[in-house]
Amino acid sequence: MAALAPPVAAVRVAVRRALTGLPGAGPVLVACSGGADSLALAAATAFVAPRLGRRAGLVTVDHGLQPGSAERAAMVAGWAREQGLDPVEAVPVRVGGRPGGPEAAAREARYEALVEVARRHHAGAVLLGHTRDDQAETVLLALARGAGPRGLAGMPERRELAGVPLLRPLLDVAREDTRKACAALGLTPWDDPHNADPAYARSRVRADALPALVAALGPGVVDNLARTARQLAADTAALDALAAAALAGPPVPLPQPVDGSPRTASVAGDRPGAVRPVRAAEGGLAVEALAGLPAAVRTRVLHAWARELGASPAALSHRHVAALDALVTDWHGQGAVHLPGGLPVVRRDGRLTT
Ligand SMILES: Nc1ncnc2c1ncn2[C@@H]1O[C@H](COP(=O)(O)OP(=O)(O)OP(=O)(O)O)[C@@H](O)[C@H]1O
Repeated sequence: MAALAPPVAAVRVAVRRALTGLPGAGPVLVACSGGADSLALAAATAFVAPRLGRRAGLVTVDHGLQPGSAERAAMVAGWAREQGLDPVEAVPVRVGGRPGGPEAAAREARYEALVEVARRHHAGAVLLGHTRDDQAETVLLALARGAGPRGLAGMPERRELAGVPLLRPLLDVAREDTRKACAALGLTPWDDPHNADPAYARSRVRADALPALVAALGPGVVDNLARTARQLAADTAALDALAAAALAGPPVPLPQPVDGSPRTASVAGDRPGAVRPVRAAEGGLAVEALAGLPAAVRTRVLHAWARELGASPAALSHRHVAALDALVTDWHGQGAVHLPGGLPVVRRDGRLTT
């Protein structure tokens, strides 16, 4: 028997890791464009899932943006059925008439379709083919636009969209290995011309910026960027959990001056590692409790609270959060902070409130 090519093994190991212990009994669905990454992912899933007692299927979305896209989607679906994947769906979507650029519109339409198919089949997860190189590109783009730790944490290995778990099993696998895996398996991937189109910042990072960094700093750069993302994802999750705990705590009474010194607004902040609750009994957030939090936790509390008030996450920028923070830490009687959507937040009687 011929030895298993190492890239094929690497992709299978990554898929096995992602599927082991996955809750639920429904099938896993590979989101497959026909490109090398998601084709290698689909082949590996077709092999691994049944051995773990899981059904595996495939969804390919036809954005209808290029001539021949329907035929390509049909080919991907036909190949998937030959691999024993089931269910298999080729889903045409309408990209036009959505807000934002064509790339964002296509992505939105694609995720809508993936979620719809996954829900209809009670799927345990949708698997996406992003690789370590995609992650490194994401981190570099985030760094360049000053995105902060959340952006530098890159794409998560797992997230939920409308109740559907989205998994990225290949974030530790090099793109080169997905190509090699396809070659070793005799698969011919489709090359999306958009990926090489210099009109897109990601394409320029892929073609120019990342290779220049590798040339200047060595081949470890891609792996290092992806590792930085993992570390920041862990830190960010811990800080988010502290912020959530502060918001989940019992409402606190506002402080009354005792002997001229304000007493603490906290009722549960004295255990090591515990965060002080920040909700004011009168509504809104208690300024003094907020001021007692480390800045990294406080800004997350303010971000989460602003979202709770209805600010859209896409429109909520670090400037809004900094302005809310200034109501706490740099108070000089300034006026309302207007959140996206126009909602004003003011500081009044020791509280941030609407
Ligand atoms: N036409 C498609 N049909 C099904 N799945 C797709 C399609 N295009 C992309 N995908 C899935 O999305 C993954 C990432 O693809 P790509 O990098 O082109 O998308 P992206 O727009 O960067 O995605 P994201 O919004 O998740 O960053 C692919 O590996 C595949 O799993």
